[in-house]
Order: sequence, then C-alpha cells, then structure tokens
Amino acid sequence: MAIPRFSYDKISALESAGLPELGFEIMRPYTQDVFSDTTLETIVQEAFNFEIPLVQVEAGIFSLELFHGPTYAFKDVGARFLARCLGEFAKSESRETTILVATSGDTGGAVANGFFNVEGVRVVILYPSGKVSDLQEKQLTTLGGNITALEVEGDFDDCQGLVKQAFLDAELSKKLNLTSANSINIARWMPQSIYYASLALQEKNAAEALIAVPSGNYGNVTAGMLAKRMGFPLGKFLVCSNANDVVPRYLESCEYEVLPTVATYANAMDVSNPSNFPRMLELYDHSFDDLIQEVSGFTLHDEQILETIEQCHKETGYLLDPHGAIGYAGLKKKLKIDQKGVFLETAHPIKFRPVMEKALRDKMPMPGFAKDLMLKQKSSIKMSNEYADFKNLLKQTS
Ligand SMILES: Cc1ncc(COP(=O)(O)O)c(C=O)c1O
Ligand SMILES: N[C@@H](CCOP(=O)(O)O)C(=O)O
Repeated sequence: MAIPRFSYDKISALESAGLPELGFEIMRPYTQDVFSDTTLETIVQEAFNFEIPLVQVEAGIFSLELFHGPTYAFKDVGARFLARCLGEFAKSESRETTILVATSGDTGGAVANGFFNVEGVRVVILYPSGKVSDLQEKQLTTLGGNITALEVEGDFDDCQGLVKQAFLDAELSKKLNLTSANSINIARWMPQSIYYASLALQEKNAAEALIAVPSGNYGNVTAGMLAKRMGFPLGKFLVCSNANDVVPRYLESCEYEVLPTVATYANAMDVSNPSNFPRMLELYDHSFDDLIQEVSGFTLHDEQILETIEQCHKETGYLLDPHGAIGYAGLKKKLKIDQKGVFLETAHPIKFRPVMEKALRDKMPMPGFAKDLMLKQKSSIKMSNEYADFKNLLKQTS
C-alpha cells in the first residue's frame, strides 16, 4: 500500500490531540481493513497511556522524552501497540503464536512487559550475554510465565541473525506459528511514527529543526522518516551513533561496510548491521543524493559520552542517558546559528546506572521501581550462537 498523506488541514485539526487520538488517526489508514474503529480506539487508549513531553534543556535545544512508559524506554510505544494487535488476532487463532525477538537491551524488556500474560502468545527473547545493562537484563528475565529469555554467547547481530534464520526455516515455521516483535514487524515499527507527529504538533518550528536520533537498528529514525512522508512538518534528521557507526560512515562515503560490533556505554545501540538500513534507502527511493539532502550522521565514542553526560548535567541540570547523550552532543556540534534542535531521549538514565555514576563521578539514587526490579530473580537459558542449538531449544520448549 502507498504511504497515506495527511493534508495541512487534517494535521492542523490534530493540534490539541492527545497521544491516543493521534495514534488512532495515524494507524487507522494502515489497520482499517483488519480492525473496526472501536477496536482500534481501545488498542490506542490502552497502549499509549503515558506522556511524551518535549522538554527544553537549554536555549535552542529540546529533549523529546520517550522514557515515561512502563519499561522506561521508547520501545514501549511500538511494543504495547503490537501486543494489543496480536492479542486481538489470538482471540480467533486456534494455534499459539510464538514471538521471536532479538534485543540489545530495550526492545526485550518492552516486549516482555507488553506481552506478559497475553493469552495464546509465547515470547522468546534472545539477548547477548553480558552486553545489556543489569536493569535491562532484569526486565527481560524476571517475568516468567509466557516469557522465555535466551542468553546468547555472542552479540546483538548474532541474536538478530538467529531470529531471521528461524523465519526462513520452513520446518520451524510450520511447527510454530512464528512472528517478530522487532522493528522488522511493521506493526511494531509504524506506531513509532506517532511520537514524531506529536513532536511536529508540539513544536511550531519542527520543520526547520534538526532532529537528532540516537540510532542502532534504525527503526526509530525510519519511523520519523515515515511520519515526514505522511505530511507531518519535520526538519532534517541527524542519525547519531556510537562506535558502531556503519550508517554515519555510509552517509559520508556511500560505502556500506559492516565491521565487527564493538561494546560501548550506549549498549542498546551496539548494532553493526542495522535491519532498517534497507528501509531507509527505500524511503528515499534508493537515491543517495536525496538521502544526504535530508539525513546526516554523527558518531560519539565512549569517553565523549561520559564527558557529554557530565557537562550537560553541570551546565543545565539535565540528566542525559548514554544514548540521548549522543543525540545531544550531535546537536551541539551540528546546529546552525539560531537553528532549533530536538534530540530523542530514548531511555531513562537509571537503566544505565554504572555508566551514569562513572560520568557524574557520584552515586545515583535508585528510584523505587528500579530497586524492586533489581531484587527479582533472573531466569534465563544459556545458549551458543549456533542456529542448530537455537532450533533445538525452540522445538524442545514449544
Ligand atoms: C535507549 C536506546 N536508544 C537508542 C536505540 C536505537 O534505536 P533504533 O534501534 O531504533 O535505532 C535503542 C535501541 O532500541 C535504545 O534502546
Ligand atoms: N536497540 C534495540 C535493538 C532492536 O531493535 P528493534 O527496533 O529492531 O527491535 C534493542 O534495544 O533491543
């Protein structure tokens, strides 16, 4: 289907819409063949029941705070929408659905939370052992019930590779009713365009602003590109990466060279071959020239992540998480005089407490929710990064 385009009048009429109403209008063109308006209304009311405020950090720089959902990261938006869609489908399915999801930190927690106890759905989360934060790990591994966590000897790209291979495996697909909760599933990815629409409505000059998006698997920024294609007035995108900077390098050179994944302080962005790179090219009709008119790149390494967190906190009082810090630093470097900038603050800093304490050279108090979570018992199954092991485990546990 073609991307629906909202008129200026339609967008103006949404000016005072809350997140659920905005979600309804944006998702309706894509879902109207499968859900009645009443069903979609219930889904968006339940899914988008938290705020996404735009907060001023300093003169000309704003933070779109995406961490006010139940798992304290932006992944709640898509995961909660998808969970309710699949919950609807499961009502008329005779077979159990198995969701496979690879995570570098935040998708897994959001999906576990969104799908916990959803009837007819089993979730299998693959995460790289030792490469997610303690709090992220607890979010993935402590629910039990219909959620299973596989702790993989490898990196996120290994996890994502295993999941993709399973989808191509005819025997497994026949045996298990497989689906994905990563951004390759458009019902997980598309709702992420809602907060970009919300940004366009909250900030009058969003069309001229530079929008800095901390990026790893590139679902986030491509959802922004989708919102822009739907007609929402949004400025140019700055894709902000840690040392795993395959896309910023591509934007400089037109060469896509995948290098081994490097572990960084912004661990959720430790992705060396992002799933959404082809989607990004497709959204610009595979024209490199068109792409670089609208999108530029920025890379920040670990030491500068720490410096940015410390400096921003000292100068403005605002606490950046290690991912948001890369977006903020990108704006500081790339904003033109008098240009506004918005960075996406993609997770709550407490999810990365050891990094924050290193940066701030001080203890960070733990909010109650984090204390409670850290007391819970982890339960995971250790696994190699070999496909045969993964397949066996899936068959055994189904
Ligand atoms: C906190 C945080 N920031 C940024 C990203 C990168 O987002 P994306 O993978 O959509 O590019 C992630 C990964 O989901 C994340 O968890
Ligand atoms: N950074 C992500 C990686 C998976 O991205 P997705 O958008 O494809 O789910 C994470 O936190 O797991």
